[in-house]
Amino acid sequence: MKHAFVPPADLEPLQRHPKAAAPGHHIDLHHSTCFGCGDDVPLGLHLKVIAGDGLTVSADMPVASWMQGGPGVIHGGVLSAAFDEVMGTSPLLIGSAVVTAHLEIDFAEPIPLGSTLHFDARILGRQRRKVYIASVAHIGDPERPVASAHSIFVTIDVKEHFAEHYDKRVIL
Ligand SMILES: CCCCCCCCCCCCCCCC(=O)SCCNC(=O)CCNC(=O)[C@H](O)C(C)(C)COP(=O)(O)OP(=O)(O)OC[C@H]1O[C@@H](n2cnc3c(N)ncnc32)[C@H](O)[C@@H]1OP(=O)(O)O
Repeated sequence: MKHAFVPPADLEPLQRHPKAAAPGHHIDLHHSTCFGCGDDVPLGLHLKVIAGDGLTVSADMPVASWMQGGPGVIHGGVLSAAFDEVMGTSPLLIGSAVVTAHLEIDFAEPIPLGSTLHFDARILGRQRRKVYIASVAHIGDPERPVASAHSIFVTIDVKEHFAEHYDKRVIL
């Protein structure tokens, strides 16, 4: 993949949290009306992120017709949202809640409607509150990624971070 993102060389390695979801298990939803993972939203990605070994996660996403951008292919923004969700969920493996600070995507091939995207993501390490994460997606051949992503997520205190907006949350 062609990309310019270079993580810092001095990233602090991270350990899996003792209470993290076991490999092969679904990482719990962060809330049921989230566009990325919520079960209760009629139109959402409904992603189920699965814990892998070490600091890895994975997810599958059928590319539905409502995700169309160019004719017959996925919209780049929908793909970006899926990467955001998969990568943003992974720090729960280290017991941290995060928000996206920086997200960059390389789109390598058009992704047809009707295909199933498989995402793999890996936490690379931490620098202070910044958690660096990389992800790739393929549609059948792991040796042939159709897109990849790099991101910086920043750890937050959930209550403090959402305090100002919590009253405006949507409950279905
Ligand atoms: C209700 C229940 C909820 C439960 C929750 C649990 C979550 C579990 C699952 C989540 C799954 C979600 C998956 C989707 C995730 C989203 O989509 S989150 C939504 C989109 N993102 C946002 O809304 C974030 C908006 N931005 C912000 O709120 C603030 O800018 C931030 C990111 C919190 C940082 O602000 P801050 O706390 O004041 O910290 P600050 O000192 O500015 O930055 C900290 C470090 O990050 C760096 N940094 C900040 N911004 C950037 C940037 N853009 N680029 C590079 N570095 C940056 C700073 O340089 C600094 O680095 P160092 O100085 O340590 O080197």
